[in-house]
Amino acid sequence: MQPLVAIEHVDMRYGGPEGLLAVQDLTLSVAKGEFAAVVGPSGCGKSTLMKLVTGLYIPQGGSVVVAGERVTKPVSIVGMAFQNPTMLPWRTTLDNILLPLEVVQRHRGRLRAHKAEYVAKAEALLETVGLKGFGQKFPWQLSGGMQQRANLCRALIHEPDLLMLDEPFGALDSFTREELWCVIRDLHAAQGVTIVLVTHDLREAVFLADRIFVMSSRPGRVIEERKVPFARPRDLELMYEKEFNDVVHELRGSIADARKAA
Ligand SMILES: Nc1ncnc2c1ncn2[C@@H]1O[C@H](COP(=O)(O)OP(=O)(O)OP(=O)(O)O)[C@@H](O)[C@H]1O
Repeated sequence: MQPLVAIEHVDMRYGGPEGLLAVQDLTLSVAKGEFAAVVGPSGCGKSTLMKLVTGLYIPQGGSVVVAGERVTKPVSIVGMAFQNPTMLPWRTTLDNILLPLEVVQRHRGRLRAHKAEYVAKAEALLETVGLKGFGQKFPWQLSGGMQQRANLCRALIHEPDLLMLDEPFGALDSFTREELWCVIRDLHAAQGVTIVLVTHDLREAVFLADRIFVMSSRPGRVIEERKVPFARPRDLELMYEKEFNDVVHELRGSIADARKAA
């Protein structure tokens, strides 16, 4: 089967030919419907990888192919969520969620013609993430965890085939984070969306992902690829089992080695 994301021998340098080499010979692929996680030492190029896949940066070497097409400009089949929800404070939560549809040319006409349908869809998404009835609140009336839930709705409103998550739960307390892991787990199971998650949190990666890519220190490349052996659906209780912690421990060792090798 053709992968949804294929990164092959990618080199990405910032700031011209003599600039900083962020990733080098980066190669990885993600199958359709798969949940992939990317972990690695700080500054190894994880966010760069996200920007390459979404077409925000075009590499100087190698190729990035998403859904069979070489990436040469921002990719519209992708939904993105970053660490900081960046909701517009003067718009209600619902209007923030609808924002991508106003911005992306392809959706704009449809939004105007079928507004009620999209509002219903946004409300259904809010319900899925446990925010039923909060659409008319402004972002500043929501807690950090609630804003991040709304942020996920915004990333999903245009029904992307691919969801790119860059440290989306980093700023949250551990209970809220675990709640949101379950939200993401359920969204992935229900919608069959392909997900790439960049995270510092190894437990998060092992709990959520089918496959984990470990990156080297900068210039980043994949030094280990690990299939997560636990059956789905996964319960939070899994994190208290020895096998789970063994995988986390081994990954931690790989990253420590990568840092030492730097
Ligand atoms: N726009 C840019 N211009 C110049 N250098 C950049 C730019 N973006 C990132 N870098 C550099 O490229 C390297 C990789 O950065 P990137 O943000 O991809 O790493 P990361 O693995 O996501 O880091 P962290 O884990 O700390 O979030 C870093 O050394 C960073 O300073």
